Amino acid sequence: MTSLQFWKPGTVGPGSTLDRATETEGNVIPSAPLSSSVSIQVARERLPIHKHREKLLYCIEKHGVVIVVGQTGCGKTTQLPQYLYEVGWAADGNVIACTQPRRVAATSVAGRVATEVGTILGDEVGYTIRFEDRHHGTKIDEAHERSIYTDLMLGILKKIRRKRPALRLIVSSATLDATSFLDYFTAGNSPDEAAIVSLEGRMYPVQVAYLQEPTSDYVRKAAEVVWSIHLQQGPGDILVFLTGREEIDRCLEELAELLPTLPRNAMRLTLLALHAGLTTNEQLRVFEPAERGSRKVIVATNIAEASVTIDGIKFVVDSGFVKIRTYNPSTSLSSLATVPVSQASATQRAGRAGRTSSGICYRLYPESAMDKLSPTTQPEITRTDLTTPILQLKSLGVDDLMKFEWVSSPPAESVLRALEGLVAAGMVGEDGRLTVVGEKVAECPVEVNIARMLFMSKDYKCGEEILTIAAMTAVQDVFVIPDGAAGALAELERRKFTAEEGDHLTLLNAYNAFTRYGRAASWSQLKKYMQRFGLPLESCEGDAKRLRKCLICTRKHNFARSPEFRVIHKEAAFRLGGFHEMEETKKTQIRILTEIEPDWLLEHGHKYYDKRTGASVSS
Ligand SMILES: Nc1ncnc2c1ncn2[C@@H]1O[C@H](COP(=O)(O)OP(=O)(O)OP(=O)(O)O)[C@@H](O)[C@H]1O
Repeated sequence: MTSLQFWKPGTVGPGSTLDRATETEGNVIPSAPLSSSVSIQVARERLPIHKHREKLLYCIEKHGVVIVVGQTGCGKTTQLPQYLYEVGWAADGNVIACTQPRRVAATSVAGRVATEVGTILGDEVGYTIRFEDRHHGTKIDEAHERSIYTDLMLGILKKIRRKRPALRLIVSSATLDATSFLDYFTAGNSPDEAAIVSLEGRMYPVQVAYLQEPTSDYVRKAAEVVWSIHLQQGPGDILVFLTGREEIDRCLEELAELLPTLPRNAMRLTLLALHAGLTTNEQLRVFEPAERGSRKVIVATNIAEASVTIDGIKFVVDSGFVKIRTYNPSTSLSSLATVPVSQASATQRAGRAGRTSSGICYRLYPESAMDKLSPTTQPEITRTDLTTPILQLKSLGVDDLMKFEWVSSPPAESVLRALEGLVAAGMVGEDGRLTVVGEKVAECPVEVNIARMLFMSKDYKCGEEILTIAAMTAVQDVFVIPDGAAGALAELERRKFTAEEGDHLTLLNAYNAFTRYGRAASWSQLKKYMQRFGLPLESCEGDAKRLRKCLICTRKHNFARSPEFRVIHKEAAFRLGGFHEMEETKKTQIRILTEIEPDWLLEHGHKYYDKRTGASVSS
């Protein structure tokens, strides 16, 4: 592994001053790390937002809209709702509702606020995300929103405030363009309608380091940086930002391959993925503390970028890229593009460190590239298909789109294209209002075309199949086709499902096969990994190196208990030369192989390790 050359701005050489120099923004609160012995109340009072409590409450009383700008981690998300609750804004049946654009933030922040309030999640503090509702008698509510809907919601709330002046709206961020929001809310209203409150102070310092030279492969570089942090730096977990699931898997595989080379006395590494393709429970695993003697590495997409606190994160590795959806209204086609992040995103990512102790953010690009990044990310509403959002607006009674006050106006062509599509599909009538079908479709939490397909399937008597297809299109790629030789094999596997009629029926075939094999997650997951490493599932053949890689991956993805996995275990033990040899060389494999039944090991002439007594047993 080559040594990594990072350059701290303002220093004479790369790397050397990283431990001393800090990029301080605002006031740094030089307090000791919050240990569990420090009471929650004391911890809350130490947050930078605390000394602004009275000012904030005064402004909220006086102005309809308050725009709060404060450094990442200063306490906006977790404290503001509690301040409101404490002074009685949730009395008389009122609700304090907070929106978060991501599930993982909504659920984890709700959990944290419930702990701080001293209540069970779902009582005073709860959350609602799609398909999951945990609030009964809730006073403080976290609701999941997508960022295009954040824009729509602000427009609607501005409208509602004119009818319900008692309603209060707080918009908060570390990287928001506060004056443009102020202008938006005061336009057409009294100048007192909105006010900006700036909170100075940040929780702990975060140093920022840049690569000296640009890298051509940021995924590999990310793995290298993680590895050198692990070998060279003291304790603290690591959060890596990449753009999507495939990159995350590749980075984790590169790290998994390095694990056997860890020195005997080194701290272990726990590898975790975090992306939108995981279930809520799988996502929440990243919040569990690492085992004793182990450092947690979380490789994530930008879903971990804002509002999230993962206790223990000291190091952030930022690839500098993000995958965004763009829409071309001329062709009505959407596509995903990997683009450089904005400066605001880079700040948010760095802000994931420095929350429960000081931190370091390693940006995988030279400092000179930072100035070329655009200051903020283009709002989603300006680059997305508006069919579903416009249908939603109409279902909320906003019929005249020309009069709607957009926070950022979408391109006229996108609005026109969406309206044309809705009229052609019979969801919007000539008068611009929703038809009966339109109303039904607007009730469905899926895209317009999918909802329409679902309703029509009844007439064609294919409801069940269409339901499956609708569900399959809602998840990310179900087929994983890697590069290289393993990819050719994976492609052959995929073709077993291919239908002449097109991708939708191919997805239906894949789902039906999954059902036939008992709907075991292990069937599809295992198949995926066997394919990735060029190993046919049926025979478990393959050379030792590929088998070993596959084993590490299967272990990482936690489906070690499936029957197929046991077959592979046995096969692996046999092909990799047995337990004894593994004990000499690879720690990771030892842990994997201890799950094999002792009888089988003895039968095949291997020793086995008795977990209870710690002794090796041979036949
Ligand atoms: N789950 C948690 N475990 C430990 N500490 C936490 C947790 N959640 C929040 N904190 C503490 O509370 C502080 C404030 O977090 P909060 O999310 O309210 O900040 P914020 O100002 O909203 O940040 P951002 O702008 O990044 O969303 C964190 O810096 C951290 O010290």
